[in-house]
Amino acid sequence: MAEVPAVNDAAERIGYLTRVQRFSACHRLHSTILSDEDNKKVYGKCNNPNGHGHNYKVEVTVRGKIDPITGMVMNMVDLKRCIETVIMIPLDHKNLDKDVPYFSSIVSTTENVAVYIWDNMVKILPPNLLYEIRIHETDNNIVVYRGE
Ligand SMILES: Nc1nc2c(c(=O)[nH]1)N=C([C@H](O)[C@H](O)COP(=O)(O)OP(=O)(O)OP(=O)(O)O)CN2
Ligand SMILES: [Zn+2]
Repeated sequence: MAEVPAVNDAAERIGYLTRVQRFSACHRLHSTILSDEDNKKVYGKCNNPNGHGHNYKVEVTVRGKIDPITGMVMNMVDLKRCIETVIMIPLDHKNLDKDVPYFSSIVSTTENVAVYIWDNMVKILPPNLLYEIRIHETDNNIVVYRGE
């Protein structure tokens, strides 16, 4: 009878691991560099002074070697903890522009929210693991950022 291997074969296998996280926040698209008139022109209804809200869905993907012993790229439990730190604590149920210091001078477009999440996630994940931040701002508006 053939022997059952204790680990996966020796070849390096690369896996992509994604965890989905939802959060709710409000914001206003408004650039401190533009005049009020230009802000209105550029951002339209999204420049409404009292803001508007979104139920964001974020997909955080890591890419790496599937460890032949653990069978994991990284432990989902650890990824979940990083997401709690970087997304849920600072952003959930917040006014992005007023509650998150980063967005006091940087306009809170979904592109910039993705950059914010990327920059903070790379600080706490193991090196070279983060692959992609994908944010669904609405069902129809999706932004992808890969750290470029
Ligand atoms: N490049 C970007 N453009 C816009 C962003 C953004 O983050 N990056 N954001 C907005 C607004 O935040 C706005 O809330 C989105 O509005 P809208 O497209 O109207 O949203 P819906 O998907 O709900 O609208 P539908 O008309 O139902 O598709 C605007 N632009
Ligand atoms: Zn919006």
